[in-house]
Amino acid sequence: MQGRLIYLMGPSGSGKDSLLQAARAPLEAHGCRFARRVITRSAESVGEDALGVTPAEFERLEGEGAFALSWRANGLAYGIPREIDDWLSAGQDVLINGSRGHLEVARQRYPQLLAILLQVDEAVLRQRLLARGRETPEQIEQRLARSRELQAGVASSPLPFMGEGPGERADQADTITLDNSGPLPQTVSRLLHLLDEARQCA
Ligand SMILES: Nc1ncnc2c1ncn2[C@@H]1O[C@H](COP(=O)(O)OP(=O)(O)OP(=O)(O)O)[C@@H](O)[C@H]1O
Ligand SMILES: O=P(O)(O)OC[C@H]1O[C@H](OP(=O)(O)O)[C@H](O)[C@@H]1O
Repeated sequence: MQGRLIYLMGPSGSGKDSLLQAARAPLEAHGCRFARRVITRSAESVGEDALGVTPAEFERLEGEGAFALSWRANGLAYGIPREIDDWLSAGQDVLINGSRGHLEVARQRYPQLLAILLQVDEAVLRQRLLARGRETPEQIEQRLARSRELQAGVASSPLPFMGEGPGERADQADTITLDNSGPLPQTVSRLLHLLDEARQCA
């Protein structure tokens, strides 16, 4: 049986990378795989363990079909390596750090995709982004503006309601909202719980 793609998305600074890191060991213990992204960002920059490439290298890789999914946002290009298709074909579930702006394309390619939207209040987001210090204050404001625009799009999507559990809300078919305004360990246990309920990585 084909594995399922679990597509974690949310505003810059909402904690996608922190959550993926913290949940990695327990989920891998249940057979879940994690994709390492390719990003046109220098390898030294703070954050996830991504492969940093130049824009020219990215274009070449993309042209060669090296990516299962790729998108542009925040002045950068992002790629998810094609090897995730081998993992999915082998029946393994795969977690990726996705983009809200690319969700519909990803859904077309992976109709069974489970989307998880991580959310945090804007004031907390700004604080976390400033404290992380990876972007300039101007870039941070641009990221917050992008989040407001994309949030308006997600909120107006007329898809059916699924149900809710503590700290999570299903806004549309196969999109679950997970709040990360509180302590990270709480969000980790909610993620594990909801994946267990959805019978992913179980
Ligand atoms: N629950 C939390 N409580 C306090 N701080 C948190 C929490 N979750 C994440 N953070 C902090 O917030 C900052 C942003 O988190 P992180 O880099 O994981 O976000 P992200 O969604 O991956 O952002 P981006 O999309 O820009 O890479 C980090 O400095 C991280 O340590
Ligand atoms: O705004 P949207 O489309 O959701 O996401 C755009 C991209 O920005 C963030 O990356 P990072 O902050 O550069 O690590 C996300 O991880 C995503 O890949």
